[in-house]
Amino acid sequence: MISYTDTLDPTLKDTTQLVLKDVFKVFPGRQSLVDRLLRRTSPDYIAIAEINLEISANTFVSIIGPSGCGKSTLLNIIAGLTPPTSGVVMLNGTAIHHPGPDRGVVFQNYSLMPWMTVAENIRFAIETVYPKMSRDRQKQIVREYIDLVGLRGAEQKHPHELSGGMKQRVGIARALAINPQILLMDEPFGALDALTRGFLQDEIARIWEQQHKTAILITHSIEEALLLSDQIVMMSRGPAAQIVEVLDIPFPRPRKRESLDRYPAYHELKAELELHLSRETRAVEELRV
Ligand SMILES: Nc1ncnc2c1ncn2[C@@H]1O[C@H](COP(=O)(O)OP(=O)(O)OP(=O)(O)O)[C@@H](O)[C@H]1O
Repeated sequence: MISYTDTLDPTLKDTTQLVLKDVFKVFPGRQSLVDRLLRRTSPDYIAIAEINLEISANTFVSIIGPSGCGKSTLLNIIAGLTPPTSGVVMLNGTAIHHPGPDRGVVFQNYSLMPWMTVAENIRFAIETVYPKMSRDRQKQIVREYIDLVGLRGAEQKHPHELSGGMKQRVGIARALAINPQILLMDEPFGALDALTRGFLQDEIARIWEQQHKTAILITHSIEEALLLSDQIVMMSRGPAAQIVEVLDIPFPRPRKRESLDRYPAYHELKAELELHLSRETRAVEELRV
């Protein structure tokens, strides 16, 4: 285990909010009783290696990389859901060891409580984080975030009565309603059809314009990353996936998907990302055959 201190590097910029320093994640090989009895061993798997990244406050960062390279692993480490094997993640100078209300997470599979209504799902999150908050204030926040994500009228519906897009609106409202410093989104639109995905991308762009929270988005979509991000983190294939490059996305905001491709840089960045993804994915496929 690499040791680390719980103090920040003095060379960091004032605006740096999140720091990942020499982060590794190794998943241990199988160690079940049956495996041991049969003397079967499987080697440890180094998912991500030597990840170093600094994210400034109020920036929108997307992480892109070939399937299985370790994007979710990285996001789970930032969320505090998975511990790194070594290295450190620091938020505002404090090491992250557990999940916390300073990070709101949006999952691809929504993770809503099926027996609760839309309003109850959101209120439950607020109540958990702020147990001393008055009921009236909690209800007021629920209303605010239901309005923010365009779910007015659906407050009393249960998740099974909602479309995928509506469920993800609840997921976004729930993550934002606890007023986190960072919004973490793991392929939030991955399960949605193309049209709904486009609507929700526009919603995220609109909400981000209003709230300007630091956001980290995992996506397989180059267009989505270019539409939403200030920076795109490009990861290499695993095992031992690393950050290859961080691209700055210079387009002015607010952005409109219809007009982004009028910028010459859009095509250059898109081509660079496409080349990276196809090269890494081809290498993964070649290893499989
Ligand atoms: N709990 C675990 N135990 C063992 N291996 C794991 C575990 N979780 C993830 N892995 C492996 O670590 C690697 C990275 O997985 P991860 O889900 O982070 O990748 P990803 O880039 O998010 O994938 P995708 O793009 O397909 O969603 C994969 O090879 C995966 O099989």
